[in-house]
Amino acid sequence: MDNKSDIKRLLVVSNRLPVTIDKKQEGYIFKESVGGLVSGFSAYFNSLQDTTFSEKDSVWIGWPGISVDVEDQQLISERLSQDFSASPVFLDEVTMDKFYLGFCNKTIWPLFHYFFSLTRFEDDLWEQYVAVNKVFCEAVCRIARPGDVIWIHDYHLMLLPAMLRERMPDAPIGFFLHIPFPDYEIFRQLPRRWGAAILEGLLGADLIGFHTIDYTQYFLNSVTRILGLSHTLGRVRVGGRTVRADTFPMGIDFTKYNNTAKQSRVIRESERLRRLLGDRKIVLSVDRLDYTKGIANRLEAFALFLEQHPEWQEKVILALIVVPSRVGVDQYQSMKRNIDETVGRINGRFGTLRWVPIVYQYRYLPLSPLVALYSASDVALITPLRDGMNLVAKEYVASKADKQGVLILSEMAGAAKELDQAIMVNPNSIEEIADTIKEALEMPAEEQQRRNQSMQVLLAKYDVIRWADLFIKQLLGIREAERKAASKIAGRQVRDSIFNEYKMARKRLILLDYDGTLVPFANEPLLAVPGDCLLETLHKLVSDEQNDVVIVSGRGRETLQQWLGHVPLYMIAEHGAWRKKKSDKWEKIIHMPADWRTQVLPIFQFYVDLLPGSFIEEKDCSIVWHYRKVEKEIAEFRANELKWELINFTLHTDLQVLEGNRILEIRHKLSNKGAAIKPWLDQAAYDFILAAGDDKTDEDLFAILPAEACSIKIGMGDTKAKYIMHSQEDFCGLLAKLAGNEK
Ligand SMILES: O=P(O)(O)OC[C@H]1O[C@H](O[C@H]2O[C@H](CO)[C@@H](O)[C@H](O)[C@H]2O)[C@H](O)[C@@H](O)[C@@H]1O
Ligand SMILES: O=c1ccn([C@@H]2O[C@H](COP(=O)(O)OP(=O)(O)O)[C@@H](O)[C@H]2O)c(=O)[nH]1
Ligand SMILES: [Mg+2]
Repeated sequence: MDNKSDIKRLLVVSNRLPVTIDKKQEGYIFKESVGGLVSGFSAYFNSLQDTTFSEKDSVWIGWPGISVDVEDQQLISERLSQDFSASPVFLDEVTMDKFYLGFCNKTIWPLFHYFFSLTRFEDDLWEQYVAVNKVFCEAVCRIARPGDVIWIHDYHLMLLPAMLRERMPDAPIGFFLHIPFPDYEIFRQLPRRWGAAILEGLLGADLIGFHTIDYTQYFLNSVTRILGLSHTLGRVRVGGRTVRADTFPMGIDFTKYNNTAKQSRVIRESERLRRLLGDRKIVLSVDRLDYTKGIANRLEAFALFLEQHPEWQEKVILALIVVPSRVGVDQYQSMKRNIDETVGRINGRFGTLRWVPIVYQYRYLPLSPLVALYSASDVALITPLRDGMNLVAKEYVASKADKQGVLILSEMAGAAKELDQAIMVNPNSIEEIADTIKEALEMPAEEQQRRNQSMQVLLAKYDVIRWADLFIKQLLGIREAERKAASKIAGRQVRDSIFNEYKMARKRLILLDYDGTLVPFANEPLLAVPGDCLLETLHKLVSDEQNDVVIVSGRGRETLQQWLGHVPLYMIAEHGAWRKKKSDKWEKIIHMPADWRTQVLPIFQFYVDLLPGSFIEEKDCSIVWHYRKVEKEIAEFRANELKWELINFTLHTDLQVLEGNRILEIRHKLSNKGAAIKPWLDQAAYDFILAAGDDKTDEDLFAILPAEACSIKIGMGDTKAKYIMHSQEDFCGLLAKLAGNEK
């Protein structure tokens, strides 16, 4: 990385560049790449000058589609850079065989699309996946400079975010997965070592995007089940950072498709096509050749439709466009043979001298002919067995300038979540597809118009530019929040200045939470006993007459008394329900409503029975349900249920539900650490105030402190405290230093 500037550039990283190189006798030729990622994202990349990115020289880093002889690489790089703002990652054939044709398309692709039986689990493929991700990491590091925003795309590069994070801790890194993220039961089929590495790899990003809410949830679920990390509102804390997983359904360049359809030469081409096909109804099918696309079922369904509805014979044509893809993978080759045979069989069976039922092309169509075909077709039959999104479905609707045409769409495509006016179909049912073909062909014109109108409004609004802008905006927002949080971290300078202020002060107030602040969390509450070192520190602090030290805890008074009673401290127990001044007696501040315990306890008890491993802690003025020993995913589900039950129960009472670190607690609504320490603050006698805590309840305390007070939150997350310290040990180190108890 050089230090040239801090201007924002976008570095797009994907396996495939938007251009693919082909070597012909006459030399290298550059063609547009195939597939939704490129066709969708290029529109955004090409418009970058007008967006968040102030500089034009954004770069797309990726593989150019073939292995290039070493002596030609320089030339190719220059051409790609000048004409396409692209920077190639050169990979030899053997590597690509194991990486792209191998782990990417024989392991991840089939598994993530629920084709378990096609999935290969081979160590050497995995090793090559790791190796190529490293090659990409080097390629990005060579180009990246401070200020760059890095956006990585798709399943080929799932390890890359973490690799880059190690090299560029502060860089904004986004990741978008264009294919489905499968359910945990499927994902866990990957050997644990690979699965964990993939999840950790992805978590190197600041923002991880998916096409649908389901994919996002499945990812978070796997993160919890496999890595043991919990999530709140899509956020995961990992390695001192907050990573966010969120849903961004990819849009298309609506205006491009809609305007192209209105061009006179495209209209002419569309009319020519209709005439050529004998003015028959046209059912269109367009996809890359891929077993996920459900082409075989679609053909069988078309045959069944013709068989069941002979009145439609000679009146309808299936235009089948199959785009060559991944020809090096066996399944793709055998599938091609299969399609050829099926098309031949159906045409042979139903065809007449005047009519070929299926017009089949095995090739890629550029934009204009494709839009002409979209526009000419009466029905689009899009029935993938699984598809991350499926942009063809959106493009078909966008290309309907006259709003005539019916979209039949598989409910297994990500696009089905948005295109709710399509005729939805289960792609596994040949009968169902056959029925919907009839329904589509017979749909009244007004209904077609109404449905397309509604979908076009949505597609025009959530186009690809908006999709990318939202993603980038959110990515930068996360970075900014991280930067703010990092600026609160109490480093050496802050610690030194706290120390100096402490030394210079005449009268000091020190407010200390107990669990998570003075001692680490233990599995059982009664195991969190204070150690000798902590007790020495506290003794030294209280022996200084200039200090008032208050333990402000949620613990019950008996426990505090037993553990700390011999130290002349002020103590607050149960978040303020009880108070004790040095060697005085405990004083009850809060009075609980009659019968509260007999009413609340059975609710908690019920959940202890429901969730083995969870347990109840009873205090004088509160009851706590702990679930820290139970597997997170299951525990959090129950915790949520219990929370709502308790909220309901407490609605018209003086009780309150409190969510803490893997606990739910019922307490009096007046118990609060802020109110509890108010008597000390009212004295206004202090010229140094230090407060420390780790949990939500400590925020009440931070909130009430005067501006000049020094407040420290232990651990990350949103806080009203002035500073953050990473660990409880760090904080105890500072406290020991103040007390003069450094070891
Ligand atoms: O690069 P290839 O191996 O030739 O494959 C082409 C692309 O196919 C996949 O596209 C996906 O992205 C689309 C846009 O988000 C989405 O609509 C579709 O459902 C996905 O399958 C693949 O994800 C790309 O990486 C490939 O380049
Ligand atoms: O002959 C063709 C067939 C398809 N496409 C484009 O290829 C993309 C396919 O994306 P989709 O999301 O439907 O599926 P993927 O191939 O990415 O799985 C779409 O943008 C199509 O416009 C094309 O340009 N020419
Ligand atoms: Mg605490």
